[in-house]
Amino acid sequence: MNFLIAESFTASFNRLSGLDQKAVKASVFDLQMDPTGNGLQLHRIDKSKDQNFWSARVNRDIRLIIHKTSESVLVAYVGHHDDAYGWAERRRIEAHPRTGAIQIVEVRELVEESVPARPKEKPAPALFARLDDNALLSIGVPPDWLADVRIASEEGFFALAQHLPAEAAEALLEYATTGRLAPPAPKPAIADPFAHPDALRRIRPIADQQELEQALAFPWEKWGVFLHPSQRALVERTFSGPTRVAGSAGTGKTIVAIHRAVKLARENASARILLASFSQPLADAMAKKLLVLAPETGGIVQRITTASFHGIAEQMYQLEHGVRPRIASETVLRERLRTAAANLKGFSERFLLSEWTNVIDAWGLTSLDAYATVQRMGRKSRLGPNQRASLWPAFEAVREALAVERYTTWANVFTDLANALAQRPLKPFDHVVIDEAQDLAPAELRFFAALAPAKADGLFLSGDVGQRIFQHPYSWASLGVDVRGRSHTLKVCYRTSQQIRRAADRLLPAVLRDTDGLEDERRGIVSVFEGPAPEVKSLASAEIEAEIVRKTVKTWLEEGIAPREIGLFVRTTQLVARARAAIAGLAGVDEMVTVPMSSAKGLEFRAIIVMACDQGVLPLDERVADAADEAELDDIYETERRLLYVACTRAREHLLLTGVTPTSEYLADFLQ
Ligand SMILES: Nc1ncnc2c1ncn2[C@@H]1O[C@H](COP(=O)(O)OP(=O)(O)OP(=O)(O)O)[C@@H](O)[C@H]1O
Repeated sequence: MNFLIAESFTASFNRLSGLDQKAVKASVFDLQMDPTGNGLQLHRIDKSKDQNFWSARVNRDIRLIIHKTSESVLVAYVGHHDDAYGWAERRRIEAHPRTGAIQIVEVRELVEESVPARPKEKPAPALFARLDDNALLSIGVPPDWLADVRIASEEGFFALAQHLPAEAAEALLEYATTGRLAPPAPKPAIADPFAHPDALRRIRPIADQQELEQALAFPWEKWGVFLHPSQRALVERTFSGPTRVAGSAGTGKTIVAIHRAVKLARENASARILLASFSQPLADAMAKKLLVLAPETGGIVQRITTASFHGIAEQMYQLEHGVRPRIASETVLRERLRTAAANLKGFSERFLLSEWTNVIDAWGLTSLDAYATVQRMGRKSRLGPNQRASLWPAFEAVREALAVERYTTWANVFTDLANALAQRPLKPFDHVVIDEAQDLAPAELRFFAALAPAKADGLFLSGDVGQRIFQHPYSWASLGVDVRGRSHTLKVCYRTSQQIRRAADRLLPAVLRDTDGLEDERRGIVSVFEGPAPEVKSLASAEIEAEIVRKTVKTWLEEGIAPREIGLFVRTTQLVARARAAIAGLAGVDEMVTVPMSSAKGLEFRAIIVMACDQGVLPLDERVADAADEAELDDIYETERRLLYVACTRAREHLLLTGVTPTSEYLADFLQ
């Protein structure tokens, strides 16, 4: 007998009080032990057209709705008595006649009140008028909803979409935005309607008590149980070589990386896995999420090391050398460069630092020969052989000065470790999974490539080129990490409302191409929910801006948004004070997060204000002035734009951008 739980159950379970939840858990465990439901006072829901719906008594008030056939027991819903009965009376569970996937379908004739009435005259324009029944059925629209879909206009679509199975709603939304109808999900080899990928995203088989405990322990973390078929495919597949997962903000790249680490650990009881991300806070956040999938006691978590890029390198360096690396700060570098280049004419200090950081140090160049032939990736200002020859002694002198003082750089640390690892047949990890891979420096990529065994599923990288903030572009393939043919893009956005995501997407080109020629198509992304349109306010003074920010936050608080669900982002650390001042004294102000945009990665809020989007702040004047050449200037403009994209896409429901006139040029693109 299959035991399954549905997403509709998890969602309804989340709405109950803690006490009721406890009682429900006990009943669900009883049901799993004895699927006949003895002792749970089962009653058939007679008013439902689907005769397999039964209610089970949890306590005086709460009823569990289960769907029982001779092969399976599905826990479908839980709620207060009338609500639970009403839910079951309005639904049926069946395999879709075309796709074969099991669907929980709302009975069309019983949801008249919430769907816009079918108008007598056809409204214009109908979004899906060109799709015939055949096309609509192929994406999983239930037959009794075909007529509603056919006449849906843009206005009525979201109200309708709530009633449709998610796979159908997403495919329709993608069609509405791109004009393309997604091909249906491939049917599984076994003809089990529950095993269909579209069914698995909302209904999961639960193998044992431990799995049930996990599913009920973190019911609000839906991703722990219900993955999109495209996410699941990336979690479960075996890849013959290095693999990349791309996707715009909020499409679940981190979720896929975490699931994958757990899957690899489960598959092989002795495997050691590294799960690394850009910074320590991001690594910590992944460690917490790991626990949703794998209880610590299960022995899996101990075999998954979560770390930041620098953190894992520092540990390995200590193992190799017995000491921590002494990293030269930017101030030290500037000073050493100034001394070394004292007699060099015609090159600005800014240029020298940039050339050192992005070319000499980043690529670990140790000879003039290497410098003479290196491709200065992302730097268009040409440097002829004579110029390079005249620059080299200064860079060499910096290297020597640093060595004398026992200083090193992160790039050096990663390169040393990569070289040491390359010699070793046995690697410390069996699988390396990297998140935020778009911000890997060349030496870091080289290090992780050397750390991963050169075998199937050795190296898995997830990231979004559109969020590259800290790195110059370069070719991964030139460092031996060739993901061509093994690069996959996620297209369903789970974090950000359709309205906010659409506006944020306007900040970036529709197609991003990386240095290896891999294209990241950013059209056709679909958000799974909608919300209010984001707002942009260009204001006459900082005082007026502060007032608007304060009013907006107050309204959000009054709407019931918790203070910790509100974030304020600004471009620089100095501007944090401007944001804090605007909200000073509001209830719960200490729980609101006010940080520079560069710390936005990995955060997520219901409501966000991106404040002080002034001209001169975005892009930041100091950075623009710091550009060493025209190519670097282009890169600065782009990375500043991406910073704003990252900040905006941390918002789930509400987003407000404010600035003092004249405001940032990016705001015009956002509004377009
Ligand atoms: N299958 C899913 N079901 C429900 N929620 C999901 C699912 N996948 C992802 N999410 C949620 O969507 C949000 C974004 O996920 P995640 O952080 O993995 O995206 P990302 O692509 O890494 O985003 P970014 O590039 O912005 O860092 C998270 O709140 C996550 O819990």
